[in-house]
Amino acid sequence: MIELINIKKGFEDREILRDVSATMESGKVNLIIGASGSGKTVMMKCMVGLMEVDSGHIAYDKKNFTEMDTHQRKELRKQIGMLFQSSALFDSMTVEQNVMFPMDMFSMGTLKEKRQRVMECLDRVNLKDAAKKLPAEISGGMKKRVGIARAIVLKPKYLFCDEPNSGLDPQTSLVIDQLIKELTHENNMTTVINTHDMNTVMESGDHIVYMYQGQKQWEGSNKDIIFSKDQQLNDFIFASEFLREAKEMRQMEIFQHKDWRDQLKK
Ligand SMILES: Nc1ncnc2c1ncn2[C@@H]1O[C@H](COP(=O)(O)OP(=O)(O)OP(=O)(O)O)[C@@H](O)[C@H]1O
Repeated sequence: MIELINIKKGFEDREILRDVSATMESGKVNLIIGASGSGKTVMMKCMVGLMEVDSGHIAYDKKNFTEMDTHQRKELRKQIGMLFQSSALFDSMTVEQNVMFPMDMFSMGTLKEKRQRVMECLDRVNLKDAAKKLPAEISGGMKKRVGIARAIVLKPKYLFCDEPNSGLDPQTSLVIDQLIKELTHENNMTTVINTHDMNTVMESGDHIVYMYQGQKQWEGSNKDIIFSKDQQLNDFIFASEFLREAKEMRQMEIFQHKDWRDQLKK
């Protein structure tokens, strides 16, 4: 679990994050959503320590990250996996070498042990056959899967993903979403995703934080979104006539199914 407690962050005289408190729950896919410029990336950078908060604090499983010294932060970072928007693979390294990189950096185990773990991860993302290929020889979706394998190779407790679906077609996006969701649940990770993808919101949003002009406007699950009366959230999520109709149909479906109604009460 990652908690943000009364976070404030600004640049010069501009306030970007305005007293944000939110919880990223463990074993869940936590999404940060909101319009461009609402402060999602700044919030994520504060969470991983790429930016310092002006006030408030961030806690990882009740440990105050904001007050940790460099050594403590370095130790915590070993438990953090990151998937970058561009996949950020090293062009001159093979798929296998890219995935091994974090293990080499933290010099974990013998070469044989490292290779075994890398192959386990490549197998998990269905890329064992591509181990010897270079990034230039594989598709964008495959690169994302290499990025996921690299992000999980050290068995992180926390996984951060910045726009994991950017540049991918809808079907490949679904595969990536499903993979991240499965890995999160299998390994009980606290996964935090910054996304604009409404499909991800509806399919993977175990827990969603909606940012509006630097403030947390709403927090809940993808099921709660269907019944939310928050005007700003509704305008953002169900922006088109098509999506508004889809929402009404889903609401009717839920009302008609006892199982769904019961789930909603949980
Ligand atoms: N290093 C910085 N210095 C000054 N201003 C910054 C800096 N980083 C971000 N900002 C400003 O903070 C605001 C929020 O930016 P942020 O990148 O968090 O938005 P976002 O919600 O992630 O947007 P998008 O969805 O477009 O990525 C923007 O107005 C941006 O210009």
